[in-house]
Amino acid sequence: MSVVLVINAGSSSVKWKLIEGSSGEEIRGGAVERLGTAGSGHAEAVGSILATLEHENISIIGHRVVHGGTRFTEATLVTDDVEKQIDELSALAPLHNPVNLAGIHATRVAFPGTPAVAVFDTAFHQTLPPASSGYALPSKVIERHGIRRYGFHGISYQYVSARAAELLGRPLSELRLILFHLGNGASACAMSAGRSVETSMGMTPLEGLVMGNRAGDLDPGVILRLGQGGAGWDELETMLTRESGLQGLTGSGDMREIQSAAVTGDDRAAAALEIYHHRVRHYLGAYLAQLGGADAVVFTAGVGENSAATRAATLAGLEDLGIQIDPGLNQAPGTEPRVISAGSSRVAVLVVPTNEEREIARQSIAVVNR
Ligand SMILES: Nc1ncnc2c1ncn2[C@@H]1O[C@H](COP(=O)(O)OP(=O)(O)O)[C@@H](O)[C@H]1O
Ligand SMILES: CC(=O)OP(=O)(O)O
Ligand SMILES: [Mg+2]
Repeated sequence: MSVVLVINAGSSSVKWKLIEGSSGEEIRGGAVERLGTAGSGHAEAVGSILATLEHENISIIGHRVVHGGTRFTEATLVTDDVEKQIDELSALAPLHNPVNLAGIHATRVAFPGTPAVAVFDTAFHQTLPPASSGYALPSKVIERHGIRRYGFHGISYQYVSARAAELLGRPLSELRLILFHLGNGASACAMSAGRSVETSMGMTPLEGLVMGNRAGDLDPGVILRLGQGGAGWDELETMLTRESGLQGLTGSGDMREIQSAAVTGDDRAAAALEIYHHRVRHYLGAYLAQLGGADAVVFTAGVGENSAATRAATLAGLEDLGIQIDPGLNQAPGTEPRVISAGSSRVAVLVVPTNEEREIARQSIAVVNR
């Protein structure tokens, strides 16, 4: 029996699972959550996780790595050189690659003989057509700096789209899907025939939806204005990666806290939720147009899986577009993939719990067996 240890270090949590290789079933696992985004808690979290695994017979260790740049277009066996290159991409994902790397480093020290595999969030979006991955900057600047949209949350989209096709009972190759990964980081993805054709995160995980600590879409003129006003690069980076989004608007980046505050009459929390919902609807509309319609809209990750209120608010009033949720199905709690649309809805609406760890284990085994 081969056992895969998966370490998934996100911006606000470190999740881990021991997975039985042949079945993909979870043996045990856990999560250290609400770590905040200062980075320090992540290394300690990985250390405490590894301390409980000392006596396990682990054959492969799979790691989520957020930014793979142009260098890593598929899951890759970790070497010292690979670690170095992941480190070099940290400037493009300062909230993520350093904590991913901390996890990789700690496990390579604790389990020196065990192969470690890096599975990249960006790899799934290699299929973005140039019209979608391009930014309209001077071509010289684009070439010199390799400026393009990469897209993120690809591990999640790959897993969730496969489960969505199973639930719909149709091959992925026939489906047009609009997926929303709404976690601490949040993004949208349009898929056609199993390929990512649009996604809301860009060169870095800052673009797109409103997130726990990131603003998402922003007029670049705002940055120029703040720079002209004296803000330095480090200050701007901290503002954009840690102090914006729901955190910036309300003082908390945690959706559960904001929803509770809004219910008890906190106007700032209610206003922040309006912006958050508005932005999700903006991308839904855009992707319906880009795909020429959709077979299903799919919600996943912490907020997408658990918040019926978010799903109801973002899909309200879209009957003319063929999208209608069933309030009872939407409210019903569940941990399995499920349909929440009304029978009369032309577009299916699904909740599909993500399992990035299972996808990482699958890809890690494939790399080691290659
Ligand atoms: N029942 C719930 N209702 C609303 N939001 C929730 C619920 N459960 C979790 N969340 C939110 O999900 C977010 C974390 O998502 P998750 O996907 O776990 O994060 P990460 O990006 O760190 O992997 C937090 O904002 C949290 O408040
Ligand atoms: C890419 C990204 O934003 O990841 P997370 O949601 O884990 O922060
Ligand atoms: Mg996550």
